[in-house]
Amino acid sequence: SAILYQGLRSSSALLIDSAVRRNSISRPSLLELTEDWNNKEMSFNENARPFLTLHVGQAGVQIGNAIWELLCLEHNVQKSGLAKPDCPSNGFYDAMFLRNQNGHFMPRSIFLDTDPTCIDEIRVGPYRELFSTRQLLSDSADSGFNYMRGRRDFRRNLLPEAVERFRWLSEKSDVTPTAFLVHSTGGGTGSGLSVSYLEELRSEFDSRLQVLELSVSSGNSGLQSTCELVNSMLYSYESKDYTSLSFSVTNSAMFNLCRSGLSLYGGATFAHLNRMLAMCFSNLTVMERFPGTMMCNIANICSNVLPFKQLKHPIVACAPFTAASAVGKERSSAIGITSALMEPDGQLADVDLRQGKHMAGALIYRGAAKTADIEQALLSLRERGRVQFVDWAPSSFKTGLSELPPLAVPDSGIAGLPLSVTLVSNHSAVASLFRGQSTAVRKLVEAGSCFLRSYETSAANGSEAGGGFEDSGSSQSAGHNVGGRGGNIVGLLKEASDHLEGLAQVYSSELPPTPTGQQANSEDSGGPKRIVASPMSRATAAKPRRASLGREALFPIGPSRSGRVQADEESATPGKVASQQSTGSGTDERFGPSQMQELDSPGEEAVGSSEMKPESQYSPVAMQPSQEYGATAFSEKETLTIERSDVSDNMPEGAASPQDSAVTQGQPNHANSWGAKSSRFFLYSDSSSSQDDMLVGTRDGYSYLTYHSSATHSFSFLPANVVNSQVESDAKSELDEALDYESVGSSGAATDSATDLDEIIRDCVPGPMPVLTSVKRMVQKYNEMFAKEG
Ligand SMILES: Nc1nc2c(ncn2[C@@H]2O[C@H](COP(=O)(O)OP(=O)(O)OP(=O)(O)O)[C@@H](O)[C@H]2O)c(=O)[nH]1
Repeated sequence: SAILYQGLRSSSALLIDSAVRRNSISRPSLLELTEDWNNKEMSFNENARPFLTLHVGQAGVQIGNAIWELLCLEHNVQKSGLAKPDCPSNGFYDAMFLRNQNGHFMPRSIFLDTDPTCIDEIRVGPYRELFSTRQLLSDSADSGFNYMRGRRDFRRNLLPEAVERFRWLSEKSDVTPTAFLVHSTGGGTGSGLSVSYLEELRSEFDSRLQVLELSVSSGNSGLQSTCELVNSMLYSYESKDYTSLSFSVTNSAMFNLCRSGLSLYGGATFAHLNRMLAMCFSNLTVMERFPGTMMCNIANICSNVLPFKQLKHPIVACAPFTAASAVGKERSSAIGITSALMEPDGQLADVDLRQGKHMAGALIYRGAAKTADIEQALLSLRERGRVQFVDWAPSSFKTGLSELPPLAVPDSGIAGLPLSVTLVSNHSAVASLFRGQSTAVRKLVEAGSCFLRSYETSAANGSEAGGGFEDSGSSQSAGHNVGGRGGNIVGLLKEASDHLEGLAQVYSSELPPTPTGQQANSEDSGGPKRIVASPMSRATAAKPRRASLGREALFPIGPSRSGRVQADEESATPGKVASQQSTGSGTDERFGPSQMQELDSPGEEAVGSSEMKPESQYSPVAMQPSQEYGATAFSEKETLTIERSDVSDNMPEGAASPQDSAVTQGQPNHANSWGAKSSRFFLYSDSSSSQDDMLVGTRDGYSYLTYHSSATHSFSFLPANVVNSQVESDAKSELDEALDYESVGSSGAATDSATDLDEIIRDCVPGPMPVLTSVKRMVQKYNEMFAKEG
């Protein structure tokens, strides 16, 4: 049958080809036909959002050149922008290219630099016809390696034009594209101008714009100049609210890789590094552009690799990199290349994957691998103890497979191979990167270094030359008031250092994080639209319950579903709770109480704030995240006093008071709860809401997603680590209420639950939403159980 298949395949290709020669069918239909034929069993997400790459600063522009050189090769686009003759443009080019009526392909990208040199090279270089001049923007002088200058000096001239170009390009597609920023954080332009650009784009497009980034820095072990260190720190701090996924790589690690993989001892240049980065970029986006037998596109990466929103710094690694001269000697099996990924000298950043654990990860294979080979490779990794996952995450990688093998630019010195793999992993070892930077800057600040004074002076001089210190007025976060704090680099650096130290602690603790300033303040910066109020706070007008679908027949009602949980008074006191949390978790203060107080301040415009109960009454705030699932995760002190009076009307008949049941200790404040432990989230419902909406946010250390529908019940999702075994059994006992979810379709409030969820999430969530997958999985699961139970 294999021979028959191949025979049919090639004869159909011949037939199509001769039809094209006779002009009886056009090229596009040829494409459709061959793709249809070739991709019979492949999935392909044509509805994916297109990308718009932003190449900022010298490194960004040079890496951009390498990226577009490779993408053109993969899509059969010539330097002139036309498809290669007799070789139609390949794959789903829409994700990356625009095409006009004459068949000219134009990259969806913007090149932006303060210094004109690198952009001039494109203007006169071999790819000059590929780009429109409107995509290439430069000024007359660089930022002098000074973040402040990049941040402020080009606001008047360069920035408005860059925003206008972004609008121009984004209007060419139906949906706002996903921005993919490529830059180095060490230079003044790559760091400062990038933040200003993102800030302007955010105010222009607000939360519709999702930003991913590929950031290059020198690396902790590399020769990082003091300026670069300071620029990187300031960039990390000030950009934290604007990006939703950040791939960080370091030049020092890539130079190592050149030595070990490409055997370039001393001969490696930025050109090699940029080509490696281009291959990495291509691998990350391959699923957006080519069909695959197993899908793992950027959206999948976001939902599988980012268990929590602030853990958005996955490491990325690709294997193998082989010198063109050494082809044939490389590791070519799926097992070989997968284990090469985990080796210390196989990384694109200075991290050692042996020091720490994976929290979540994805592997994207390209080329001639079979699903069984991949399974075998993963099994072998596990058996040999090469990968370790944290206890609270599922211990496996999301995998993707695209049949397009990795290509390499001819004469680049790097070989195109039949098979490659790319790892994207949220790994605790990334803490070392943040900690290294934070410690170095803290030392610098503590030493009262005169370097910082000269840095300030340089910033001031630059801004005089470039039009004076001006506060754009659009800056939002504390550190962004650059005009007002023009000279106060030290203050900003302290904040930045605290921020990175906090992030390092969250990563190195290998625990689910407590909330960060990022998330709590995200409303200001166009993040999630609203900070979620606990569903219990919204409990006012009781709605009629939906008719039971036979719960009693299916599951007995659990005793702990209603009533009052007796609690330890200490932990019920917000102040004490907060202090417990800050000391207990050992995280930065910004992740702790102050943040909560901010949320709870009277003027806070949280949704449903007028109805909100005091924190201690409903929130799982006192429950420490633990590496353990289940009831053991909570000590007595960590239980809560939960006033249930507000929802007592909704108590189902026969529900026992929780005093009767010791097991309710540790149960979150669910008056009316049902739920199930999925990989990461607990789902419970609240039938008392009176509004239609969905809220996403973080509060008290837990990510929430609540969906309220006036016509049906409401749903909330909590991380599984606040779920104990009793709650889980309640979940079963309340399963039929979950089935109400399925009935949303017939309620008139929403026509189709899945579509509705999708839509609402898309509207509410600016960035990738890890919860989304959990939501979908859970809905799917309930639907399946519903079908099974009849
Ligand atoms: N991987 C890679 N790194 C580069 C490249 N060019 C510069 N770098 C690194 O980027 C950092 C300097 O950033 P640049 O991009 O040169 O500077 P810039 O952003 O243009 O900022 P200004 O020069 O201050 O205007 C240093 O760490 C360099 O090692 C490149 O082509 N590839």
